[in-house]
Amino acid sequence: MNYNLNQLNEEQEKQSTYQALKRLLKFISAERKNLILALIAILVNSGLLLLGPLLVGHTIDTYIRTKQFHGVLVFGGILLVMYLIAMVTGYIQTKLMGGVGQRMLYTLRNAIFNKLQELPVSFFNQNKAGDLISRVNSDTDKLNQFFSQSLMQFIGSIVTMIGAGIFLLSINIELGAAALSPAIAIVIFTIALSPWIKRKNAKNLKSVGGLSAEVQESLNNFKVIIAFNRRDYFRKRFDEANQENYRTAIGAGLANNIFVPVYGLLSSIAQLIVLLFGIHLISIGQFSLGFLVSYLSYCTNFYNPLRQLAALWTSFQVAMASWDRISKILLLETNLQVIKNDETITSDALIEFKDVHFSYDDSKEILHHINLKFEKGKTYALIGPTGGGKTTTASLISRLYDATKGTVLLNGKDIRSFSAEERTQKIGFILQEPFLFTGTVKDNILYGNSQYKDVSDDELTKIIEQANLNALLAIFDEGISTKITSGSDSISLGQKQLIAFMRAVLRNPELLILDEATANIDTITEQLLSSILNKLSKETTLVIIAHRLNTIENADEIYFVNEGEVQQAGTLKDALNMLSKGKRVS
Ligand SMILES: Nc1ncnc2c1ncn2[C@@H]1O[C@H](COP(=O)(O)OP(=O)(O)OP(=O)(O)O)[C@@H](O)[C@H]1O
Repeated sequence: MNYNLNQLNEEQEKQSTYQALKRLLKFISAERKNLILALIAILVNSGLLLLGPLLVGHTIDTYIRTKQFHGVLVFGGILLVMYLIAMVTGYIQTKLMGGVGQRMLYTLRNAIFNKLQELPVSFFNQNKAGDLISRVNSDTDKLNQFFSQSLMQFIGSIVTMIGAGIFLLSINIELGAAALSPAIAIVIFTIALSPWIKRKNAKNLKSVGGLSAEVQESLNNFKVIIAFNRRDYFRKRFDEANQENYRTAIGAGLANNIFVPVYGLLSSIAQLIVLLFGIHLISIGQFSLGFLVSYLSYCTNFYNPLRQLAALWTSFQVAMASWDRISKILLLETNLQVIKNDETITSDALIEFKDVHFSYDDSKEILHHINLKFEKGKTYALIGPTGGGKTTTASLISRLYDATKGTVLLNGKDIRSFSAEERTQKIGFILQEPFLFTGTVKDNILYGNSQYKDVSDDELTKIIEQANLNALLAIFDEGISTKITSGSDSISLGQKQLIAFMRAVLRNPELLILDEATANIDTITEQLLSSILNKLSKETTLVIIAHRLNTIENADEIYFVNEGEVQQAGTLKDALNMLSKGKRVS
């Protein structure tokens, strides 16, 4: 399945837009109360600000021209109260919408993170971590900014504009029409340019993701960079990504700001039209000075929000581009669904492959026609040349991927019919590169272990003793309290493998897969591990992937995995023979 977020197919793109809209509506409906209150506040605010110019015009014509200063004071007082109320309503809407924006940020980040937890390994193979981080952190914040700062300004500007437009047309329709005529040009200009602006912003956000991916990759590989003195290589790659970001940011900035001067110019033209046409109307006795002052104010009230709208429209376009990137993650579904299957195929094996084929992508089949059986309580070894398909076979056993064709059975049932909890309880997998979390050895040993989730340090020490793991724990200076720092560089690779080993053994799985799990461990400790494995329950099935053949001496059966085919190798001597030839014997 295609999980590449930057190259979704047409159907996925269409679905993403639809899902995005649905999700946005769901979110908006959850915030209905706050949005309505904020809307009332903004309506009151805009209404009061719109009434101002009319009162000023009235005061000029009625009181100033007739020199009734008492009336001027009264109307001055009324205007002051109106502006104070407008300030309070402005504050209320800012506060309410700030909350809405933050809740949106919180909800979306959780939703994306939860989705990332659900998605299969293929998704992470096809996307760069840096780009995903940028979607979780930066794109969600762009939406927060839009909701907390821009949305109500957006609505407020529209209300003020419409109100000012109505006042302009109702006082004098000819003058009103003349004042509003430049706005038509603005509307056409905005509609024509919007798709281009959205594209420019989407490009810019993509390049931010690319930049973040570069940083992440070079930080992850900093040791290799220093060891090979390849700083120039990463510097060049970063510089290219940075340049791309710079270019797209300039492009987006230009697109985002193109409205401001055009709107400014048209607003000035409108003022000029009103002034000239208004003076003409006054000179022929069809208009009053007070109304001309009101008109100039309404012109400002109409064109200023319009200019603001230009900036807000940009913020809207950025938010939409961000929303698009976020919803592309949210729409994805794992292809590793649990299927309903009560049918038990008679199989005495714990794991059985029935004519299994597998490919990571459509381009190349990695495993072909695999038939094998792993029985309860036996030890199996998978050997073979590098890239032969051992890890891939093990990944199918633990359902990191599904077979492209054929079936993998666990306890005689399709492995796809087991829930993730059931499956991980039954199957333990010690990966080639164990991953540890920041915390203590205890945190890492108990990771994902529901049985011993809340045990105390003393209890855990006893459990470790009972599982014969105490000799391994002794390798760590402070036992289970030894600290593991971020990136787990504070301990050696062999020590990491020991922790992964203890983690897997304590889960007491029915099947334990060790993928090169002792490759970095000294011979004495390796013998210790081997004796621990021997003491595991007689029911436990072991699958050992190893390049060092001494680690598989005690295997009941050896399989030779090469060029995507799995063959029984017979004795250790036969296996050695096959390995030295590097291909299958037929
Ligand atoms: N995530 C992946 N995406 C695409 N191809 C992959 C992926 N992982 C492995 N492959 C390919 O699948 C083939 C088998 O790889 P696999 O890791 O199973 O081999 P292996 O026998 O375990 O090798 P090694 O002994 O080096 O661990 C290789 O050709 C490899 O390039």
